[in-house]
Amino acid sequence: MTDRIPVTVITGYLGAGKTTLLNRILTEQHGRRYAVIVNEFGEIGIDNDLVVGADEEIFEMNNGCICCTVRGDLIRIIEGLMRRRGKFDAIIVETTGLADPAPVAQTFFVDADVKDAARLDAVVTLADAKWLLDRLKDAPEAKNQIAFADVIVLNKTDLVTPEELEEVEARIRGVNPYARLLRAVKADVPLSAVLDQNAFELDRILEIEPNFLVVEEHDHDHDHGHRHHHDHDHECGPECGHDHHHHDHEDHGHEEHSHKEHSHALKAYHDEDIQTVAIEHGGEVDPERFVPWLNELTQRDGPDILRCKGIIAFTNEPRRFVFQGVHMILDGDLQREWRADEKRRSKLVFIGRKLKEAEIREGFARTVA
Ligand SMILES: Nc1nc2c(ncn2[C@@H]2O[C@H](COP(=O)(O)OP(=O)(O)OP(=O)(O)O)[C@@H](O)[C@H]2O)c(=O)[nH]1
Repeated sequence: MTDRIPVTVITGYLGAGKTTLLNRILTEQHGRRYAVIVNEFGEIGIDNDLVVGADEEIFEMNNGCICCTVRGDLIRIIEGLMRRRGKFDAIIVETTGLADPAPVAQTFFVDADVKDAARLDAVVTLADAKWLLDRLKDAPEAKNQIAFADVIVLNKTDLVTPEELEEVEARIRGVNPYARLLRAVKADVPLSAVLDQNAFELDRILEIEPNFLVVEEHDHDHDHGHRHHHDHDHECGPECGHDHHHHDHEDHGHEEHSHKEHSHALKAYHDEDIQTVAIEHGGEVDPERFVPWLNELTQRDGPDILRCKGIIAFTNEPRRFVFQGVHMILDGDLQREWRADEKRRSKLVFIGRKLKEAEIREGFARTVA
């Protein structure tokens, strides 16, 4: 399974910086060969000078990237790419700014041949620091794009004040507490923080403390933003099981810094339309019950489940079961073994609209071994 080609879906509202990011990927010397699929809507900013044989549907960039424009059917394009397997290591798809990214992401799992060959690596959402707050109010697509994301690039931070930046980050967290959040100017994120995310982002599930959304004090603004002044450590005693050191500084220059570091008075919001259900369980899970439950849940409530993902500890299984889904399309497999220094804990996250939280929790509880 691991040799399936990773697919990165780049999404984001009109003008957020998708093409800017794509241009960086296409021009940077990164030693990887990407097949890039862009749709022809809106302004495609790929500089024609960079393109060899630009009138072809599939063309090659000077850093080895293969580029195609979706003029026809996405499946047909992907099938064309699959015939060129071996010529590239990964696929990047840029979606149009107005589109719901789900159908694009799903395309990679519905067609049997494509599914065998490709896996969704991450949904990367570009967000415009200046305009996102407005779009969250008036554009459901913009909110969906945030909710879907595994990685959010908060771009155009040069156009806002530090206070505005904190506000927009808090709003993003209200919609999607689990995505990796990177600040950027002209999409200047390290590509390693955006591409080839699979293992990394899944390992990171639940690492961001959902507790920072705990509501302490209401202010009654029109969209019920809840804000509070939060000292990140004050709720937890010495018995606390939380890991307070999630800062992942590794190689990520623009990594979102800890709440402590860049904010002493962190605002927290619960978004009204989008909910997150996060479940963590310390014991074993019975695969015979878990897999059918997850399938049924996503088949039935798929339209409302924008995104789900999880790492599961199955009984008598040394490997971690890792799954993710977009609406009713699910993808899961047994991956690496649990390490000796690692607790066998199952973690699941569902992000969506009108989620039936109690039912999801009860359903999961019945799969516990
Ligand atoms: N000030 C500022 N401008 C930026 C930044 N990033 C991109 N831009 C500009 O914003 C405009 C839109 O950027 P694009 O990359 O084309 O955005 P897009 O998401 O591809 O836009 P659509 O294709 O219309 O959906 C361009 O003029 C960019 O040069 C940034 O960080 N700061």
